[in-house]
Amino acid sequence: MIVTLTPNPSIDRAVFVDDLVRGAVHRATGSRVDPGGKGVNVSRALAAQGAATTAVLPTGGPEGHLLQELLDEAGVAHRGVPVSGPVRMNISVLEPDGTTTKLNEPGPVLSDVEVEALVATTLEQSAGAAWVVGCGSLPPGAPADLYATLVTRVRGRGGRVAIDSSGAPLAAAVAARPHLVKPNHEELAELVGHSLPTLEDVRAAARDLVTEGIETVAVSLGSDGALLVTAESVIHARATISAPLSTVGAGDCMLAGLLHALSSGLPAGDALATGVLWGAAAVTLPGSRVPAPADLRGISVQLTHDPDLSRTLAH
Ligand SMILES: Nc1ncnc2c1ncn2[C@@H]1O[C@H](COP(=O)(O)OP(=O)(O)OP(=O)(O)O)[C@@H](O)[C@H]1O
Ligand SMILES: O=P(O)(O)OC[C@@]1(O)O[C@H](CO)[C@@H](O)[C@@H]1O
Repeated sequence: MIVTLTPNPSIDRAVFVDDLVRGAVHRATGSRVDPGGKGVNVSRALAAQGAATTAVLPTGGPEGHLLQELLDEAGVAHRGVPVSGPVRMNISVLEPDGTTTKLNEPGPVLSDVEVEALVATTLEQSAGAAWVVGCGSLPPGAPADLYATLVTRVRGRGGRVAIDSSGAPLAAAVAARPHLVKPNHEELAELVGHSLPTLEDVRAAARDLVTEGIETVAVSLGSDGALLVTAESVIHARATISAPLSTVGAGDCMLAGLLHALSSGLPAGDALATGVLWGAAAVTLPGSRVPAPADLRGISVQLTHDPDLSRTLAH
């Protein structure tokens, strides 16, 4: 069982246009709505592969009701925490070549009581869980140490905890020593305060975090795959996709695959390959749709325990 906490979930509306022009009126060629927010997506990806998961999230306003209905339809177990402000709606504008423009709302202001209810509900759900995962941005009003608090409290109960966030909440969480973090390239660069043009730069930054007490640092690198660093190993995996459709949620699917494989007892390399497979499959799907087992077929992953660290990264 993997329990996810998404303090700032969303309704994700994807709108398809032929060519996005700033300031112009566009006639969309289609649209879709998905339940969203990074932890929600991790739970959706797990549930789509038949893995046990519960998503904990605030459920304010009519949008909060819709989000719960969408999760019910997708067969994702969830525990909603009532809050006074409405869940946000995030828009993705998708062009035929896969270019994605994203507009994320800030989300509702949460009170201290609502924040505590979210963390307490996550801990209630996490008895016996293989992993507790805190994911995404924090809504206005939530303290920057929300994930750090989660890490400390899960660790205090002997549980395993992973964090996927950015900026100040990620920095605070890192200081509390989660078992695993999954920054993307930009988030890791922001965390360490300098750019990371090569795989060696990423390895060095990730190894510093391992030295600080984080067991596993998995850095997602978009079309360059992902690098997993522990005290013992540096492993790279990558999958080539011929027709990328939407990258929204790919990192969440990557994290879901990685944690699912680790909790199934697979070694780090196989777990990374599973994560990269789930992430790459997500990129072949519209909006933030998560891959079903059939979507994983036909994608091959190149895994190496001895990566070419001089390689310059695509972004
Ligand atoms: N163009 C691509 N081709 C192949 N695989 C990709 C591509 N883009 C992403 N992936 C896969 O998806 C994973 C996650 O991608 P990325 O690093 O963009 O995550 P992210 O920035 O955290 O995404 P998000 O925040 O939208 O969930 C990568 O590790 C890789 O496996
Ligand atoms: O604003 P945040 O919390 O950083 O990201 C939210 C979000 O962009 O992340 C998911 C994709 O990873 C989407 O479902 C959602 O809209």
